[in-house]
Amino acid sequence: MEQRSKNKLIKLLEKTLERLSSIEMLDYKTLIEEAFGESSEDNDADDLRQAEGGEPEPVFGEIPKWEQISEIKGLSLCRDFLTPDQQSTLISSILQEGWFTDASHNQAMRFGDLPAWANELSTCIRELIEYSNYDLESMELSSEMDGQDCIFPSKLINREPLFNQLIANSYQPGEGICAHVDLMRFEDGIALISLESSCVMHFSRVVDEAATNDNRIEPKIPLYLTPGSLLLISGEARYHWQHEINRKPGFQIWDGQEIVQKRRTSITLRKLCTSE
Ligand SMILES: O=C(O)CCC(=O)C(=O)O
Ligand SMILES: [Fe+2]
Repeated sequence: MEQRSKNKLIKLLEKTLERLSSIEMLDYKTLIEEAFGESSEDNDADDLRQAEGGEPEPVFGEIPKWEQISEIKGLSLCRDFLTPDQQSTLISSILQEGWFTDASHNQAMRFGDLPAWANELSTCIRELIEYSNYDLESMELSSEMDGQDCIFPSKLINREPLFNQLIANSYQPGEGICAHVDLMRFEDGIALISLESSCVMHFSRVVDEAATNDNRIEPKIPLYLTPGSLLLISGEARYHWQHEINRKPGFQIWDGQEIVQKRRTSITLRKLCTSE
């Protein structure tokens, strides 16, 4: 690595550690492991690599990979947000709430004070966003990453709390959610965590029928949501696109194959608008 980049990286790490230690957190990876359990990956691998004189791993563990959807601005997907062990821990925490013990209940909402596991999840999301949005060149939170939009509007990251409303959905095979734009009483910047079954979420642009004579139906954009993934929805994707999950036969096709459906659990985190 070039010396200039090394210095910048060291500065970034110092700054980040300073900020994190002030809130008693070590790093995104440690934090997420504390909240949702140890990753089952081989943790000795880093020590071994260093002992062999190789480059140490970055302090945050694996650099999270984000996918952005070229047709829709404001959608960012991190597939490896939670490891399988962390997903199981999160599922247990959700089940312990007792929301879904009665088969007729498939949705729970909480406003204001969220359960501790949801606050931990929020903190992990904030840390991951801050880390991912950080621009190594300017040493500041950026609004663009490699020519792409940043994964979450920088101005929202520092709001307190980041999220104060939660929905937990438990969908049986065949059950999904109709096309909708999340209510305007919620601010911009929504996080969605998928657990258990994979599914295809479809996005369709909101058309103002009064303002257009164009009756062409635009194709829906499919997005494959895998267990443990984190989807961030903001800006255009939040306000100008509807999202839906149709789990009726024939709608859950990915790579030419119908997805085998199991129960799917999801967590939606949002912030209520403050009335002035
Ligand atoms: O279950 C999901 O992944 C989506 C949930 C959703 O769209 C919502 O809670 O508004
Ligand atoms: Fe939604």
